[in-house]
Amino acid sequence: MSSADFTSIPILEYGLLARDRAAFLSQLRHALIHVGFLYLRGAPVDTTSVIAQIPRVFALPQSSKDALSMRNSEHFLGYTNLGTEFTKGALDMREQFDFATPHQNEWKEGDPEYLRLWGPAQWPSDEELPGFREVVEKFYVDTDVLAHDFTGLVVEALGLSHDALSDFFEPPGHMQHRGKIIKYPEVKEGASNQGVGPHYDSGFLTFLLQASEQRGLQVQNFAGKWIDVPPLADTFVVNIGKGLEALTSGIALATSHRVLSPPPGSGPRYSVPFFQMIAQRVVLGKAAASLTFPPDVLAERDRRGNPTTDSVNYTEYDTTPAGEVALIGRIKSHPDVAERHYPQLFKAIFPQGLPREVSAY
Ligand SMILES: O=C(O)CCC(=O)C(=O)O
Ligand SMILES: [Fe+2]
Repeated sequence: MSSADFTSIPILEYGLLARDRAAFLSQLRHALIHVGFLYLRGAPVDTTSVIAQIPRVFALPQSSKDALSMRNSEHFLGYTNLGTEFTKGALDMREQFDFATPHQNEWKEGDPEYLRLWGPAQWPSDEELPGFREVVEKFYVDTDVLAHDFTGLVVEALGLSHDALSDFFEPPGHMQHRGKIIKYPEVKEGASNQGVGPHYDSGFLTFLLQASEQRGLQVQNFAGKWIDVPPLADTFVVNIGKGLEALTSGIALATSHRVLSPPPGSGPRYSVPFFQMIAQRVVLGKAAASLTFPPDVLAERDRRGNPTTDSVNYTEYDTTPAGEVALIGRIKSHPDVAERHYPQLFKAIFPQGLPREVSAY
């Protein structure tokens, strides 16, 4: 199959790694360069417990969810109701909580403002939702370990040493990764079915748990065709963000994707993406120059070329620290939060005041 027309997403068996490391790395290399998405089946993370928690948090009374509003948080962590997020000018239909791995904010006067972005999440209380926080935080810790190990495999598959990227992460305990818990309600008769519009993920690697049986996730191939990524038992969907693409000089591909809302009568779709981040002060475009990839990997990238997609392009990583790219992205997605907590940046980005429409990505 040529790279220009993938019609399904490769499935990598985690167990193959122990049995035949070279075969696993070769499949991984293909997925990274030619698809930008893969299923990882059988990873050592308990997903059942977290999946059971998801409907509970959305079933909280609206007043309890509103009390956790993202507007309270300079870290852009918290609850966002339906109908407030747009991608490429069209309304997304999803209700979501942005949570994150545990982190104490380390920003102090005089530091770059983007260092304020990492900090504690807002959790429902244990009285209101017993066990929820413990289960979700445990899931994040386990997924962080998986993501960290997997990053080593990614660079190995691209011909670098296993720890080639370790300088681009903060020491343990000083990194923060983010996660969303999302509900896509079924579409109303005659309404738009945009759950979330076409976009790239901005970070490093995304590990997505599809937490219900509904389909809806699609990725765009080189020919511009949308390919279904149905839920498969015991898998994460792993995809590459623009940050990792920039750091690998475009070898690992960030692929455009979207979610269609479930059809009427089929019930809501739930998903749990985990977004792996990179150290905030790193300028990825510059850092890329310090990594020397083998000629055969570069040649494979060049033969592949670049797809044209429906997503917005990123070039900011060439010159801007990763944390600043992330902060600007958050400000554009949630200007009401930014107006409260980052008034100067808000004014610079939205000189006319709050826009009628904002972009989720
Ligand atoms: O809900 C999904 O399946 C994907 C969500 C997504 O692409 C995102 O939040 O970046
Ligand atoms: Fe995404």
